[in-house]
Amino acid sequence: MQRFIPTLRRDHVEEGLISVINTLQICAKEISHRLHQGELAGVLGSTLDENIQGETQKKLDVLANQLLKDILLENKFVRAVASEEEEGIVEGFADGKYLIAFDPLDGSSNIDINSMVGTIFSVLRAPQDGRTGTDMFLQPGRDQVMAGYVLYGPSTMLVFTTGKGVRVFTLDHMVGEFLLTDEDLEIPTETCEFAINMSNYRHWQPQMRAYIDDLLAGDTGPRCKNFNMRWIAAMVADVHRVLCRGGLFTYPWDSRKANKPYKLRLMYEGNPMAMLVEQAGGRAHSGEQRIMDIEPTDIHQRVGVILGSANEVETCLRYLQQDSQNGATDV
Ligand SMILES: O=P(O)(O)OC[C@H]1O[C@](O)(COP(=O)(O)O)[C@@H](O)[C@@H]1O
Ligand SMILES: [Mg+2]
Ligand SMILES: [Mg+2]
Repeated sequence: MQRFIPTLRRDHVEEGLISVINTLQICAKEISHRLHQGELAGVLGSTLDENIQGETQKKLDVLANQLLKDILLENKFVRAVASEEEEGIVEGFADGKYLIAFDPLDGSSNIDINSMVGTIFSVLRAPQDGRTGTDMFLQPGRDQVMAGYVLYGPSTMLVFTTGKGVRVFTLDHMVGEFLLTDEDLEIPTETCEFAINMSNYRHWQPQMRAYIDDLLAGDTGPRCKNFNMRWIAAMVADVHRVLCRGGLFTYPWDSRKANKPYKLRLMYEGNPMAMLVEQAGGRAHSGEQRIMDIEPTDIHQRVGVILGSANEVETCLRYLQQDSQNGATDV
């Protein structure tokens, strides 16, 4: 089985980017090791702090964030990093070529129940137009040069794209290396599976409720087929399932908090997952536009997410559009 550096060379990935991916896989092994030690390493539970998003930080959120920062910032190709857990960006080498945005630990609420979590990352080129600081990161997702995640599950998997398909590597703990286990993931265009946090049903827009109602009506409803539902409460694990066997994943607009209508973050979750999904032949939409075409205005901005099997995303968007004709949504 192939190691990841020969795979990247075969894909003609530039040397600087190979170096960044190599650094990311070192971080992944380190985080994976701590996670698998669990309570033995004293890494479970919460800290007394909140992150920039106003959410309670788990000890592992802090540890994973620190590890990624420390290790990435030693790589001379890294210009700066932005993290879900940090208020501002952290600068690296002034002549570094790449910017790395990451969600160090996705699915934090799963940590204490020994369930799946992951690390999500997105790599952009450092702009050469004089922009500095946070502004450097304000680039649309279509400009990502690499996106991926590490899934810490029964096995640890590294899944990424450099724009030439989606490659999957599995960590062989015996040799301590990630080995290529899937060359080219492809999402089936049709699906009978969806993922949404149903407990928010009453907070969604009526057109999203109508879409889900019709999925639930199964073969007795207008869709004329039965749908299954899955929700792991870690986007990284839900999207991994969608990449492996298709499905529709959504975290849509909801009215729970007037100043926070979306939950997922564009730079750390929306964009990298959108690039992976599109590279695997699926679609990724915010409900208003293609996620990767959004021009970001803030590194911590949030976004609606509807992604997965192309035909099902299309169907979901048609439901949202129905209301736009009445002036509510613009798809
Ligand atoms: O708790 P909920 O509302 O089901 O939300 C689960 C969602 O929250 C998230 O866990 C947020 O990620 P973090 O753990 O990085 O904050 C997503 O991964 C996931 O899709
Ligand atoms: Mg997350
Ligand atoms: Mg997180």
